[in-house]
Amino acid sequence: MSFNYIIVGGGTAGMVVATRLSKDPNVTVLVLEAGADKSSDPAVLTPGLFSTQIGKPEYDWMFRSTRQAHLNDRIIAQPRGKQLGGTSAMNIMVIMHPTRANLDAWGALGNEGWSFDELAPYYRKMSTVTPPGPNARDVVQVDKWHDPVLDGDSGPLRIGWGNDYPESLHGAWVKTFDHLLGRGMTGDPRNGEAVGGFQNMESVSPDTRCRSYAANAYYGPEERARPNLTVMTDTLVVRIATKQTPSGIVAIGVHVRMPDGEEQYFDAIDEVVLCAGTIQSPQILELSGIGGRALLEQHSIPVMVDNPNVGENLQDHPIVGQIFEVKEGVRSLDLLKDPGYAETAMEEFSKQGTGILSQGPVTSAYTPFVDKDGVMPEAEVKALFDEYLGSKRNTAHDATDHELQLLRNSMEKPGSNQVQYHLLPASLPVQDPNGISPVFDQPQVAVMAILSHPFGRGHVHISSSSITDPPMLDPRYLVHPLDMEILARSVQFTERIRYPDFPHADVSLDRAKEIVRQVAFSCYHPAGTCGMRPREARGVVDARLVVHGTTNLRVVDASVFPLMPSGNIQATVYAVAERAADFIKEALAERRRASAAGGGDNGSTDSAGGSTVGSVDEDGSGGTSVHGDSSMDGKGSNASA
Ligand SMILES: Cc1cc2nc3c(=O)[nH]c(=O)nc-3n(C[C@H](O)[C@H](O)[C@H](O)COP(=O)(O)OP(=O)(O)OC[C@H]3O[C@@H](n4cnc5c(N)ncnc54)[C@H](O)[C@@H]3O)c2cc1C
Repeated sequence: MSFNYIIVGGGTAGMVVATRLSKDPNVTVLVLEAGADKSSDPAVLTPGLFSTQIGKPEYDWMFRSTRQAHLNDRIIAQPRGKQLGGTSAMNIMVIMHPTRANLDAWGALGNEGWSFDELAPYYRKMSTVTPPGPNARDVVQVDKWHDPVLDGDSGPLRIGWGNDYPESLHGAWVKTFDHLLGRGMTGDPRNGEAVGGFQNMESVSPDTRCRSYAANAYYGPEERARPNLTVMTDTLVVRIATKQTPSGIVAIGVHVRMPDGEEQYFDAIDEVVLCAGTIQSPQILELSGIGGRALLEQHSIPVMVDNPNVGENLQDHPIVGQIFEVKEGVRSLDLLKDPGYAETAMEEFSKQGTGILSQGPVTSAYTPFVDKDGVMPEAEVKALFDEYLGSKRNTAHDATDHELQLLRNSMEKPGSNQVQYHLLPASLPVQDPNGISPVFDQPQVAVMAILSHPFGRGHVHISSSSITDPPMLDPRYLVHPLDMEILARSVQFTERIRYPDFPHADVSLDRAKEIVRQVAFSCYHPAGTCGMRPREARGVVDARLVVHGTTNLRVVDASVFPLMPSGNIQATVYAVAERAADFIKEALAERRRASAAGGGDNGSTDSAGGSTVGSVDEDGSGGTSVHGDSSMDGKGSNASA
């Protein structure tokens, strides 16, 4: 069987691309997803039950890191959604946007056409934002910063706020930051520059109060009925088939393992789009012969493209959660451990769509650099950079000098956020392979400090030639000493959040570092392993997301982020996937134009500068007109419908 487009991985990005491409009835799209479709499962749909999927193989790939030398040799869990919708089906639904300087640095790394302003239309395109209700207005005072101009109004993902924020937690959190920073939010955090405490938006449908995610927002009844879109679940992709041509390596199909264990093969007419996520996209590339020669030969895999950058440049947000018991009467998700409380909460949620289960749990803050005394003076921040990027420069971190300088420049831009905090009204629902999380009898909340802009880099590579062996995941958390310096100071500030008014005992920097080593884990935002950069600058894909050395194989997921965005990354995954769909449609339009002009050969050049095999017209399935919805110009500054 053959399809114009084969999408490997029906996760967050994969379903965006599938839906946008299959809007054109003249192309056929196949999605291959290893997990099941759980889009009517209450554990997925009920916002307050987000943590119940973690560590269960029917939802979660349950990856584990190697021992982390800078975290007391601990193994760090890395959950990933193994289901239609991928990790968007199991995340905590927080919607955050990165800084302007952050995305501008993507372009400065050699990616023409990428900047904050060029990606901005796609954050709107992916979403429909519902204005805040009375509770969000009164308790967390969203109107003080919410700028409706930035809201999407017709995209698939439903975004809004909850309707049940308690004053004792979410309200108090926002006021605490107003007090600690000496002012309220400096603007809408989606403008790329604002700092302060705020109630983040969430990917929850304001109508149903259920999770809105890639497998229901992008794959609803209309898309499910499309005859040209085939979605196969419980189907494991084993490798991508390629062949050598004079213009480069061409992806010609995909080998899969069907639910009954049988091996099958599907032909790709136009493109294969790899959307298997930061851990498995590089795994599938390597198993398909695209990776470092030495590694591939070690596993007896024929080398199609020798590129040792595949699987490198892994970045993640380390997070330090400190747990505090709450006073009686303060609401924590831990109360759900009581079966009677849980039953009442479930009844309230299903009958009225309100209560503790009806919304994403966390609230957030973006701050400048902070330490035990509050906001750090600029001179101290500069001294820290000078020391750790200068005299104490460490070369084990693996990032290039150019990249470190860009990162530093973007972090020194005045006004934008450098550290992120979350309040999670629960004990930490993480799979803790080390069993070190303290367990209290009383309900708890967690205050979490997140390192927004990591300097260290890790890697992920195959551990065998079999798709069923998990890859070796080594994020090398805090390998760069500057990461520890910044994160430990953020942990010192946690004590200020806890006691903004009372005299409090300062946590010494040494003690804060020990806390980091003992309890830091992953914020579950791995990115960067198929980085978008020029090949000579450690790239895997080009600025149109085509794999270097190939003509028609793209990667579209968090693995292409060249630099980690600040904040939770799902919004950026959706936005990048929306943009990628426009790239793909544009390449098709170009082939159709060439075909109409009489070119008609099997290797018309796409806008990425590569060439692709076949075309819709040659397949006999379509006319020669350009899609109605393909309106991107070469720079891609307008999102098409
Ligand atoms: C517990 C948790 C909480 C999080 N909370 C937030 C949050 O609140 N806000 C936020 O912004 N981000 C959050 N994130 C992160 C965010 O959800 C992810 O970064 C994002 O969804 C990743 O999208 P992706 O398209 O790159 O990969 P995925 O969505 O993971 O998609 C990859 C897909 O490929 C499939 N696949 C992999 N290998 C194969 C194969 N061989 N064959 C077939 N299919 C395959 C997978 O099953 C999966 O469906 C959280 C993550 C976790 C784990």
